Amino acid sequence: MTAEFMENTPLELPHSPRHGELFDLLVEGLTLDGMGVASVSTLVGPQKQPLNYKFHIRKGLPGDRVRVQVETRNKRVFLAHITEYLEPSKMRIEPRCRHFGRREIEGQGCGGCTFQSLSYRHQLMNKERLIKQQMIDHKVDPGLVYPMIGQEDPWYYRNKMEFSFGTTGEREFALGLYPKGYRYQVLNLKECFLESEFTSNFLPKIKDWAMEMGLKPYREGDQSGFLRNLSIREGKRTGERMIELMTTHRPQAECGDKMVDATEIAQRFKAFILSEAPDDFTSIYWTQQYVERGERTRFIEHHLHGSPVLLEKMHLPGDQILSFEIHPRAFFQPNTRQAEVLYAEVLKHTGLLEGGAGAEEEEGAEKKRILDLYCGTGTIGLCMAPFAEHVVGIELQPNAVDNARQNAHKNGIDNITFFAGDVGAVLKEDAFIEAAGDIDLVVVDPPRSGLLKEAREQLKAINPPRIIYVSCNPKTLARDLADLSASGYTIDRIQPVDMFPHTYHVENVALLTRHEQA
Ligand SMILES: C[S@@+](CC[C@H](N)C(=O)[O-])C[C@H]1O[C@@H](n2cnc3c(N)ncnc32)[C@H](O)[C@@H]1O
Repeated sequence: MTAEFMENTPLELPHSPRHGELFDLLVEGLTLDGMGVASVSTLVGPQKQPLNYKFHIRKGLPGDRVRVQVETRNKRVFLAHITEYLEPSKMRIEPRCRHFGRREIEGQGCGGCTFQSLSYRHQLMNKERLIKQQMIDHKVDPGLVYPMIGQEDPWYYRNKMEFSFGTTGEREFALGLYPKGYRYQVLNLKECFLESEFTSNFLPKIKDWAMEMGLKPYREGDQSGFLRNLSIREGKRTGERMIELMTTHRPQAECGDKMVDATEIAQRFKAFILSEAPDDFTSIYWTQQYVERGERTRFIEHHLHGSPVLLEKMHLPGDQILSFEIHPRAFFQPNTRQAEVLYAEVLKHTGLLEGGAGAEEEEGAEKKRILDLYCGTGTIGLCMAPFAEHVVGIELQPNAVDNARQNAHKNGIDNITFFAGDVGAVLKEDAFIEAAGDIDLVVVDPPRSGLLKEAREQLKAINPPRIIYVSCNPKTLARDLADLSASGYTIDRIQPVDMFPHTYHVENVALLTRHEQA
């Protein structure tokens, strides 16, 4: 039996585990947010009271035998970190990036990719296990979970990265990412394998420019400093690139020993980008952030150079190539190549394309009327519209809806209508009911919280023959699938797609069909 399938041996303890105490444990699995888990049955105190404890172990991988130190306790769950590897897991590999590792070591502990020490094959295997466990916990058959579709080349996959200006633990100027769980220190990135070699090499140049200018990172504590974030977006299918410098809203900022107008600093930023990388950016922005306690953050964008939007394309089944104009604030799936795979999976299950699941039994069927709920900038609905009679999208963010309408126009798609508002509320509106007509298929892609009660009830009232549920959270997916299967739906399959290699995040596409009524 391999170590990862063995269990911890029961322990006799004089008292329940306390802060700072050391334990030798076997990591048996992972939590949904990527921490190692060890479950231990214990006999505690002179009465030998039987108690089961769980340890959540930072950076622990299934199969690791480790010495851990307890940090904190929440009921019977203890958070602990590894002090010694007694026998590392067979799944462990050397991480590619120098910033992986323990945050106590300078230059390590990046919160970007927590699974880099797991081989990619084992990442997929463990994510699949996590999904199956959620299904078991919610009494959904885990046999419905198909093998995860991994990414062909799981490096340099992101089309957007947002970096923070700040200071390191040694109070040095830094531009990079926060270590996991930290908001007040920034890890200075010298390399990053998530977006591109270009971004990885360009980031230190921006940091040097800011330091030479004598600019200061914004500090939450005394609200001093000017620089907040730097975002770089790349069109993976178009080669376009957008850079956005985000600062406070102050009209002037400290530049060394002088105060300089913010607009002047923005012009110098543009001049620097154009001299350092004259052909690499198709769009340059400076954005001021207004952050007030208790209020939604406001962004004032100043377009400095090139195109006001980033153009990205998606290659989809049915020989479709769709174009998307992405404004700095617009949401777009962060992994273009895997989003194509995810959307192809959705399309396959719609039965709209020849050879898709359900296509055979519906040969010669009328074109379908479809709902795209939580539609964001309309990408899923736009992929389906060319094969459907009509699509209606609903999305909470009015900006995203504006973008969705522009995207429809840009792609010459006129059989799609978008409504701005809360899904639960819009589904009851007369204007929506009239536009939607009889619905054949509903696609939902909610945020991590899943379908809220009202949306679930409205969905059941519509009672569509088929539902496709796209989810970024297996826990709420399992909850909602259990609820829908108790309300007349059969779960046909759950297809995991790895959208975020080297992180614990997982995406699933579930297909549900309404039972035939007797
Ligand atoms: C996971 S994203 C899906 C985006 C889109 N389907 C895509 O693939 O690009 C979830 C979307 O739901 C929207 N949203 C969140 N709560 C909502 C609600 N109550 N009603 C409507 N939309 C909501 C968010 O603004 C976000 O755009």
